Amino acid sequence: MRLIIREDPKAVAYYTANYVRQRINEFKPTRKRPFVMGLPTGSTPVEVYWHLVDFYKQGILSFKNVITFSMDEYVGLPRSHPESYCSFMHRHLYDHIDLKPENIYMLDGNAEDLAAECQRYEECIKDVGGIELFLGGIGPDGHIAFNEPGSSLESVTRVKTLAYETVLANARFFGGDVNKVPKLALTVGVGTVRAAREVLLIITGAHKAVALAKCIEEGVNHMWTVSVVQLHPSAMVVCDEDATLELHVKTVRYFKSIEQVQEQLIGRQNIGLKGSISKLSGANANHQPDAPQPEAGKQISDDESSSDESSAEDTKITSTVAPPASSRSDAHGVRSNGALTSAATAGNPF
Ligand SMILES: N[C@@H]1[C@@H](O)[C@H](O)[C@@H](COP(=O)(O)O)O[C@@H]1O
Repeated sequence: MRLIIREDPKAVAYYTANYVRQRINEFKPTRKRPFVMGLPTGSTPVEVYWHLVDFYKQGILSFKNVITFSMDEYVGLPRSHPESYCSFMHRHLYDHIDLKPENIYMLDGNAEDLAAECQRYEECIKDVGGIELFLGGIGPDGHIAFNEPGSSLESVTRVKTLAYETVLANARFFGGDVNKVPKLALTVGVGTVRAAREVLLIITGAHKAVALAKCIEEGVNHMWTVSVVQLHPSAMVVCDEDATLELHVKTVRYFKSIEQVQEQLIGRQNIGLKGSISKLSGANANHQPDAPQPEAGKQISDDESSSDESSAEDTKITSTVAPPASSRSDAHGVRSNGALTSAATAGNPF
């Protein structure tokens, strides 16, 4: 498992968004070989989504051949309700990018037969070849998606009763009224997340420090379902300093040292590329060191007339001037002033 520690939630969001961008672009998705993602809700990923939207608007990321699966959905909440996870995903991401409607998969919390709906979802995931990258957040009780403490680590998509702690935590989205929070949800299982080829979790805030410590330093345990990432061959947690408060100092130092060693290695490899990299970053007003360097400045233009089989050929390097991100805030209280603050160093993964 990799643990990437950044100063604050903004830097975590920026790192994560750049990582996602890099993964999608390196995958070179096509219609027949799409990039399949699992995506979370919650306040933590909101700023990641804003960055992804900005990347799309800058022309350096396309979702044309991306398929998405939402992690979960409340039962009984109308899809049009502002706090349904369907509304959330449209508001923060789907309505602003070139993702095709037929490539958006969501659980229907109003389905007549909820068990059949969950089974359908698992089959849809299999039909598209499984999930390439599962992006996730966690609750303060260490739940991943809505896999509350005690969930089977082999579980697949199903109906779950929300833990009282989760109802309390999510009441902030329902005017602080716990009675308005649905008590049931449909959620992908712990096993569904494990089956993804890569898992990336974002964990921020002191209120999640105990969960992060359980996840990193203690054993795999169904009471902290996030700990299952220990069993995953390709898992990464991106957290902020506050979330590390319950970790041992030596744990934090060790994971930071991994990044430092890697930066030194990359630094050496990049010596020959330095001229072209600085040229690219100079042309991109929003360029930040956390961005995957070789891609900076590329603008992807979508050429529908060319073969869908080779998005590498579809990709044209054109203008490189990036418009500044606009200033935004939302109901979840997350604010972006457009200056894409990032961590001080590049974080190309091992
Ligand atoms: N079902 C979602 C989870 O998928 C999410 O990880 C969690 C964290 O929310 P936040 O990021 O707001 O802390 O919220 C809900 O419980």
